[in-house]
Amino acid sequence: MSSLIELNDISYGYRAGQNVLDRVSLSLEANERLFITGPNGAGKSTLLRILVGLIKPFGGEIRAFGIPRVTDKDFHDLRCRVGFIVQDPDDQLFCPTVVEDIAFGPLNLGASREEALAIVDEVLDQLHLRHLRERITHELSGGEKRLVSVAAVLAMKPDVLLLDEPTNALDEENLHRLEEILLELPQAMILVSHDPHFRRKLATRTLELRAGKMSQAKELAPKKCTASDRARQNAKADDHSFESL
Ligand SMILES: Nc1ncnc2c1ncn2[C@@H]1O[C@H](COP(=O)(O)OP(=O)(O)OP(=O)(O)O)[C@@H](O)[C@H]1O
Repeated sequence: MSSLIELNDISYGYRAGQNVLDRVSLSLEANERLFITGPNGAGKSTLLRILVGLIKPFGGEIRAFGIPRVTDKDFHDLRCRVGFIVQDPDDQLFCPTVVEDIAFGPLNLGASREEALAIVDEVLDQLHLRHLRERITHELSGGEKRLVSVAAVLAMKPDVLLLDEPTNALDEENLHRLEEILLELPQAMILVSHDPHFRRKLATRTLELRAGKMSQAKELAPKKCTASDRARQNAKADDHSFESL
């Protein structure tokens, strides 16, 4: 079976002659929580934005769920299955209230109003966030916005998650809650994080992006997948209908 996500020889730079990414490759398998680490400005967020089609690379190939992604439609389809939790929640939350923000994705994917509201309540319960349901989004604290942005992405029931610095602004209790939630989720995920404690707790594999090149990170031994991790992933994989696999 092919990888869920494959990036092959991706190159990109914002300024002529200065490539941030120089023929970077990676793959994400069905049972992985793959961490990408590396210094500030190394290009980690840029790589995630390229993966979902928000930036067009100079060269290289992107495949997702067995299909090469080239056209705008390819990336639109990809974004229906890959949930992207961006670094700044203010870039993700744009509705007046929390309930509207979380319902937006399911409604956009064709759910009825009743179905969307049922999904909202399901994810709010999953994240223990019911108390925020009717709050005005822009009045939330940074940590609350972060958790609501996670809820908004989970509401779209993605097959793969991308999380860019998801622990930013979280206090210890909410950090612990997020760790527990992510450990329970069946989805494969790519996480960008500078937090070594968070990485050690969740990572099944860690890559380092530095000076435009991707390599296996040395500082962490890969976390073994537990039997329950594998059982969840197998159950999830059975549910998928990867069109071309
Ligand atoms: N829109 C943009 N226009 C010009 N340069 C940009 C733009 N976005 C990012 N850059 C530059 O590209 C480089 C890579 O940025 P990126 O945000 O991908 O790095 P990062 O590894 O995610 O950093 P951090 O760990 O600080 O979040 C940086 O030097 C940044 O200044």
